[in-house]
Amino acid sequence: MADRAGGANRERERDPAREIRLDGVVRRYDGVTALAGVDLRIEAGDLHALVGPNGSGKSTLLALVLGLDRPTSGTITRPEGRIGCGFQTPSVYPDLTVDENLRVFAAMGDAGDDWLASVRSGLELDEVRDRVAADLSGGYQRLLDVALAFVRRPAFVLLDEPLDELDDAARERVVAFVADYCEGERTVVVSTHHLDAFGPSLDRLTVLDDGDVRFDERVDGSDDYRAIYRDLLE
Ligand SMILES: Nc1ncnc2c1ncn2[C@@H]1O[C@H](COP(=O)(O)OP(=O)(O)OP(=O)(O)O)[C@@H](O)[C@H]1O
Repeated sequence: MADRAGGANRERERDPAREIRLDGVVRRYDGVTALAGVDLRIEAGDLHALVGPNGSGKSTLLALVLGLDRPTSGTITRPEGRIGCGFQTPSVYPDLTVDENLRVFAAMGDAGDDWLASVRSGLELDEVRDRVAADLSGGYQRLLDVALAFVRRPAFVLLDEPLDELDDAARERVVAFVADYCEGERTVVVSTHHLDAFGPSLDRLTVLDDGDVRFDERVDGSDDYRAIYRDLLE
C-alpha cells in the first residue's frame, strides 16, 4: 500500500490556471440525463477519486473532460497540455509487445527512457516486457493500459476503473504508483468502485449519484470513506 497519506497536498496553494473546471455541465442522451448540472474543480497535485453507483455518470464525466464527448450544456475548462487516460476497456496495440507499446506511446512525448523504465518497473511489467500484448492475461493488459496513461508523464491522468481484473498485490502496486505520481504537481483522477483501495491515499473525494454531485470535499487518510459513502447513498 502507498505510504503517502491522503491529504498530503492539503496545504498546497490552489492555482486556478492549472485546474480542470466544470461549470453547470449537463449531458443528456435520448431520454437519459447522465450528468444533471455538475460543478467540479480538479486541482493540480491531487489524487482525486470519483465514485458512485453504476450509471451515476462517472465515465461520462471523464469522457467530457478528455474532450471525447461534448456537454449538452455547461462549460469545461482545461489547462494547456495533454491528459493521459486509461479506460475501462484497455486500448493497447494487440500485436506489439509490452515494450513496443510503451515505446510507441512514449515516443509521442518527451519523458525519456528513465521514466519509461520506472513506469514499467513500478507497475511490475518487467517480467512480461517481451510478450505480445494480445497474449497477456486480462490483469497484465490492464496494467499495460495503466502504464500507457503515464508513460508520457502528463500533468493530468484520468483512469476509469484501473483496478478491475487485478489481484490484490497488483491493486496495491497501482495505488502506490498513482499516489507517488501525485507527489508534487501532477494530478490523477480515478473513477472507481474500489474506494477501500484508494481511500487512504486520497486528497479529494467526489461522489456522483444519478448525475448529481452528492459529496465533494478534501479528505485525508483518517476519514472513514466507507461511512461517508454509505451514509450518502442509503
Ligand atoms: N452513449 C450513451 N447513450 C445513451 N446513454 C448513455 C450513453 N453513455 C452513458 N449513458 C447513460 O448515462 C448514464 C451514466 O452512465 P456512465 O457510464 O457515465 O455511468 P458510470 O457511473 O460510469 O457507470 P459504471 O459505474 O456502471 O461504469 C447511464 O444511465 C448510462 O446508461
